[in-house]
Amino acid sequence: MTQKKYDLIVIGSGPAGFSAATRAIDFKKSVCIVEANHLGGAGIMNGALTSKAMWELSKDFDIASSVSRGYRASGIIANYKQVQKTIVQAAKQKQLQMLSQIETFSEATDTHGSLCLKYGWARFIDSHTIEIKRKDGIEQIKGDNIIIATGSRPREIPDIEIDQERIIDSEGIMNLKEFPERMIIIGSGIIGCEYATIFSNYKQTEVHLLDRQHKVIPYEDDDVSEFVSKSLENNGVIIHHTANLRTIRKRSDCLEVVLDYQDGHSTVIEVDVAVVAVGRIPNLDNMGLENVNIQTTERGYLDINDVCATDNFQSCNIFAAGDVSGHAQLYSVGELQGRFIVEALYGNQDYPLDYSNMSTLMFFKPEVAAVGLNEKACKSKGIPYKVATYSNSLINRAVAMRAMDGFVKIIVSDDGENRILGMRAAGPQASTLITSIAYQITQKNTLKDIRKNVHPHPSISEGVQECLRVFEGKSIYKPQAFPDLIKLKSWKPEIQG
Ligand SMILES: Cc1cc2nc3c(=O)[nH]c(=O)nc-3n(C[C@H](O)[C@H](O)[C@H](O)COP(=O)(O)OP(=O)(O)OC[C@H]3O[C@@H](n4cnc5c(N)ncnc54)[C@H](O)[C@@H]3O)c2cc1C
Ligand SMILES: NC(=O)c1ccc[n+]([C@@H]2O[C@H](COP(=O)([O-])OP(=O)(O)OC[C@H]3O[C@@H](n4cnc5c(N)ncnc54)[C@H](O)[C@@H]3O)[C@@H](O)[C@H]2O)c1
Repeated sequence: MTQKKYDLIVIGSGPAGFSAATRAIDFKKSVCIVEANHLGGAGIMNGALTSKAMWELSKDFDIASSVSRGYRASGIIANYKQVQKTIVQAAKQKQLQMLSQIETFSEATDTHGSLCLKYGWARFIDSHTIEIKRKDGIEQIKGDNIIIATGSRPREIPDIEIDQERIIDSEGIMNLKEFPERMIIIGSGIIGCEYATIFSNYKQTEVHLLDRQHKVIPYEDDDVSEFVSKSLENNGVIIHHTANLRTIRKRSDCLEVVLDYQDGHSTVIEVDVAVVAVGRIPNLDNMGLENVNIQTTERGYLDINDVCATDNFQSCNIFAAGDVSGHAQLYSVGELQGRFIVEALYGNQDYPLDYSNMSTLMFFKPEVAAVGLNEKACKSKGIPYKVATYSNSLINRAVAMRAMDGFVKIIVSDDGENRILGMRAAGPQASTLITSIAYQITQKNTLKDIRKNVHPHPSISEGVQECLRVFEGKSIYKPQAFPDLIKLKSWKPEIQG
């Protein structure tokens, strides 16, 4: 069997794999991407792009059907098939852009390297050989370096069979034939809360959300969780706090869901569709990792070091990026790692990988964004901090938009330096706002460094400016006058003694 040889083989065409592959052509390398399923991975299909397309469409529908904005649209209906068609168009458009780039670089030239895409299941034969299995046969290719960017898939709940028709996970959303009349979402993390927002925005579905911990998005601070819970409930979502799923019984005309609550009582509800969203697990099965002696961590992720290598950088040729790496499962983290590996291999990588400024955007109603440390993280690390919260109700642009639900919450160190440690923002444009503070975190800036920044008026970003001014007692509106809308507090670890 002849084996074509590449400088770099990338397994998986999601954000991690594709970004690594495209960065490698900048270094004139020959790259082969192997993809088992959808081009673009969960970054495009059944994931980030499709869910965001659906969120945007549902938001438009929600606004169009609202009655508080000086107009009233009549006869407005949403058709699931049409919504799906638009989402598929969005995904296809991105895939065609990816393919166009791959085709453009199919031949190497003097100025750049080459890209080749092979469909099939990749498996290690040895540390330089990959077997690609397809329905029509098997091929082997060789690579000097190999990046594992195989992503993740939905975690299952024991004894609950996902049929992708009535009991689905995020991969089954596109299989639905119509808006279900009743739906339960199991798991109140980001995916659960995003789909609860989307389906409640369309107002065609009675949405139940199972929250086993009394806290949606449980890794965030209590005030953020409570804000999201309240927003979901205001949008019509029925949240079952402290409920555990006992079983789902399939009846001919419905699903019977049995919920056990922490206080000992149980409830049975009827729904048409159940969506399981209880986290994601890495895609590492049947990849021949045993043939290259690669270890996984206790949680099942690849054991990589601070340059994403599976062993000592000098002697290692196998790297990992994206959801398989055990870091935050975010599009931008995959891209950061994929590009970093390639720059470390072929360029002059002179800065370490830094995850501290990675923002998470949560597509709820309103949107929520997070970057850096929150109060919980500061407390667990024993970092003294001050935290200021400033409500969007006081921001003219939000008032003008008639969209005052939301806030800016900033954390700075309480060590005399006032270093910017993190921000949480909720409200319109929160996803755009967050990058300004992410930048301050990257620069390790303090309140003093950013005091001179002036934010334009009228902008939602004035909330950031005012929130920062609260720390120094300089905000235009004062906490004394608006104690519910402007807050400042501090925390220090207790001194043991
Ligand atoms: C519903 C949903 C919404 C999301 N929304 C957001 C969001 O708004 N923002 C955000 O930052 N993140 C979001 N994410 C997370 C984001 O999609 C992932 O973090 C990101 O896609 C991970 O990229 P990756 O390249 O590591 O893996 P993936 O995107 O999962 O791609 C991995 C690819 O590898 C392929 N593969 C697996 N095994 C093999 C093999 N053996 N051989 C060949 N190919 C293989 C897979 O088919 C897949 O195409 C969302 C995820 C989901 C599920
Ligand atoms: N906008 C975004 O950035 C975005 C959007 C979607 C997904 N993602 C990524 O995808 C990943 C996966 O999302 P996710 O929401 O599936 O996971 P998650 O880890 O965010 O949330 C999982 C939730 O399920 C709950 N849970 C776990 N087991 C359960 C059980 N047996 N019964 C009931 N509840 C249970 C957990 O308590 C948690 O609340 C996230 O980590 C996130 O990084 C990001």
